[in-house]
Amino acid sequence: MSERKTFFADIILPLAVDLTFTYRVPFELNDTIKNGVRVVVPFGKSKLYTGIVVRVHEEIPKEYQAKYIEHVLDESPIITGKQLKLWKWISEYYMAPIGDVMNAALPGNFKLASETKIVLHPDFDRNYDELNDKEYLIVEALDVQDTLDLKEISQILQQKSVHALIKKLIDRRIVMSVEEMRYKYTPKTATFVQLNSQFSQEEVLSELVNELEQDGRKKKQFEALMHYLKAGGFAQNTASPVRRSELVDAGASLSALNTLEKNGILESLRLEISRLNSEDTTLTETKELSPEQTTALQQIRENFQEKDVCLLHGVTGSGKTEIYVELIQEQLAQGRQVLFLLPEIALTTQLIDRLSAYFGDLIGVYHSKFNQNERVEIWNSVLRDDPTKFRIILGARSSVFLPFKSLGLIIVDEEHENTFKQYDPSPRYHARDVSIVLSHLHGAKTLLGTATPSIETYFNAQEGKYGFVELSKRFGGIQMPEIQCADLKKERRRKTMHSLFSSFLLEEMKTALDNKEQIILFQNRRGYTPIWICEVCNWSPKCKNCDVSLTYHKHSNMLKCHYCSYTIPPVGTCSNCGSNRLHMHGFGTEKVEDELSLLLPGVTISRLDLDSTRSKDGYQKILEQFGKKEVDVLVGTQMVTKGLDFDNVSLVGILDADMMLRYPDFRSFERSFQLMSQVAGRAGRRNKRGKVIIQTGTPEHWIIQQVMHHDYVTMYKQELIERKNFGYPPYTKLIYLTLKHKSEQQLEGSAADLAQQLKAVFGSRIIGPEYPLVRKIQNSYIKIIRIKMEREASHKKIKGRLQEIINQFYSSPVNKSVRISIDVDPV
Ligand SMILES: Nc1ncnc2c1ncn2[C@@H]1O[C@H](COP(=O)(O)OP(=O)(O)OP(=O)(O)O)[C@@H](O)[C@H]1O
Ligand SMILES: [Zn+2]
Repeated sequence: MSERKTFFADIILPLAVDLTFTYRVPFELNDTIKNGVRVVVPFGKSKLYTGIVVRVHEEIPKEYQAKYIEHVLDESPIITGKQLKLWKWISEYYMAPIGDVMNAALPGNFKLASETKIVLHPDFDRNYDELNDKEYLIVEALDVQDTLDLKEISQILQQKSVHALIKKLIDRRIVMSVEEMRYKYTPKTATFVQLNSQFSQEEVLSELVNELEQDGRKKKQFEALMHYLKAGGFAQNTASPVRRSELVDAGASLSALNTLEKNGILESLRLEISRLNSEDTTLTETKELSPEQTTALQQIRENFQEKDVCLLHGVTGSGKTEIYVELIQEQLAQGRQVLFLLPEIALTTQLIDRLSAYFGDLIGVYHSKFNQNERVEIWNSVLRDDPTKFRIILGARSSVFLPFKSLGLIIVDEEHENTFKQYDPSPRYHARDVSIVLSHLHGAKTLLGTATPSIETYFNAQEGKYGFVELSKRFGGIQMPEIQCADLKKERRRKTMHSLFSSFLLEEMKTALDNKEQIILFQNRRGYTPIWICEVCNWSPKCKNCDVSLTYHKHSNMLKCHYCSYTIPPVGTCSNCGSNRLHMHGFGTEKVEDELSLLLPGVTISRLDLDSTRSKDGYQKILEQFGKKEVDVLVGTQMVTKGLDFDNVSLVGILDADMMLRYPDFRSFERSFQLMSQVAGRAGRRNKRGKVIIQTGTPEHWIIQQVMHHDYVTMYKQELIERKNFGYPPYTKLIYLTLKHKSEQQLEGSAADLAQQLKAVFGSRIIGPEYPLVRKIQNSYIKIIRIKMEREASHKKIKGRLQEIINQFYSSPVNKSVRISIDVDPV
């Protein structure tokens, strides 16, 4: 036997510290310990954590006595060396503790901690025979107590570490973590029909069949029933449920099916179907590209010969998706994996359906609201580089953390969307930018696609850092929508406004409705009216925890805070001057919906915003109904601007352009242009040119003019001048430090202190501290210090110094209770 060596392992723990921790490897684990496996380790007096091994070595830690690793959870690594490199890059670039990065990267089920709460899995069928004694004890306890945390379980079993045991139960779907339950997976269901049990006896059934067959008027019903009996396997003496749509596809008449149901011969029921079941998605052929699309595809390929990143700037409705499809196919043919990043999974079901129709089971949809087991399943397939499944991952930002093995291409669709940036918690990463690094690690390519590029991306393309390809025409020769302004100042003067609607917009809406065409209305604000203001002194009711005015929600007849949900009934008199002349100021989507139903009675209206979609499957149902033309007008917040592709929308109304333009941020013009152009792009996508009406008091505003003329380039050039003059990205890089504290006084002192230390080193690169627009949230005061770094400066060095100064700041006891969050490249 060889000499017994003593090994140590450096481990990342799920803690907000930028350190790895060294533990001693017990001899019996010498052969199983490897980089990238999960281990369970003790921490502090009584805690146990799951961590990831990142280095195995023989160096005895000098400062402390290393504790022993308790367990190794995996036989082979669950994360790869490339992932670890990416984690380190994210940690350094975004100044985030490596433990935070690990937390963001791993699916919940991978991270059992002492506080993790466990419940019985709903799938567990209480087959106690499959349990050993310890497992039985846990299950029994959960039957009585509903939830247990790992500490309680270890008391029940009188055993210190229970991680390995729980992991096995999770894998076998006997228990699950509460975190998983919170995002309970809602299975996809479909309508099935089955034979009423009355007819299950052969004699009864054949009598029925004869009767239908002989009555000439019931021919359709007879056929429909035969279709069912065939598909339901009646010849084999079963009559199992059959999907209704399957029968219709096979030729059964829909109305005959309805009649059979009405007469109690068939009954309908909803059953669960698999989301990724190839049986229910018949794959469709890809479309033949137009000459413009073919050219663009060719140019992208050429760009990729020399460059790793390429921007595809294609106007709305130009058919970018079909180009993506071609590129994906090329990668699949070469046996490589593809990552397709989307800004928001919930709002992009249309795109997911389109891609699923082409690629079926090869697609895996990955996002944080999914069931944890499903996430783990995708994770493991990607890690195995499974050639039959999940070759293409469609995902929101967190899918950049998957353990790709042979990544060939990343497509970032709608690259300008700021939902790609994670704001809270740390790491505050931008998935588009992380993608570029991830591709680089794999020798892969990144395609950024959008109709309205972010200024930074367009700048990089202009500078030649990225390749650049344009699609300037819509697919199928459809013209870009015609955009006009409704001049609110004029209409108000002439008294032709109908509450929130100009006569111009209202007339156009009536015409569209007469033509049986659909309408999308965009108002970038939810709720009924943002504020309730005193006409005399401008006072408005404020949240008691946050420094914001309360928003009126008509549905509940309450004033509510959007930051902390503090709620009070509406007030009748001003508490400042006592007047009772309180009125509503500004308006949200709920109010638009209400006013419209008064102005156009009989029109069906649906609302798409955070409030209306909170319910399960809310957004999906709303979009489905709109797609089926069951709804005439869709009113929404920026949710309606994102990639919707409906063929019958002829009119888009933008209700309040000025509000967006007035927002005090250096990006507000860029963003207004993007939002307006994107929502305008939903009009007239297939058959006929669409129309867009922008309601504004300043039709001459250059941003509005540029939107009207579909003139991205002029907007870009003008913005660039502003950015240069005022030192904003892309000419500088920004870091925002947000300081929070319950005491205003303490915060002011500490912030001033930090700013002073920063200024001593960085001089005029430091701006602030300043209060943000909302200076108090949930009883904490907030101050921001901004750091501007010139493009040419060494950002790495600056970040290093900055971290030192922050550490020094914290070494002073008075500052200990101040929280600082660091946001690199804020959006
Ligand atoms: N080659 C093609 N053959 C047939 N139809 C096509 C083709 N290319 C695109 N289309 C159709 O044109 C419409 C617009 O295409 P698509 O949705 O891909 O545009 P897009 O560039 O992604 O637009 P947006 O940026 O507005 O989302 C879609 O309905 C699509 O099915
Ligand atoms: Zn509040």
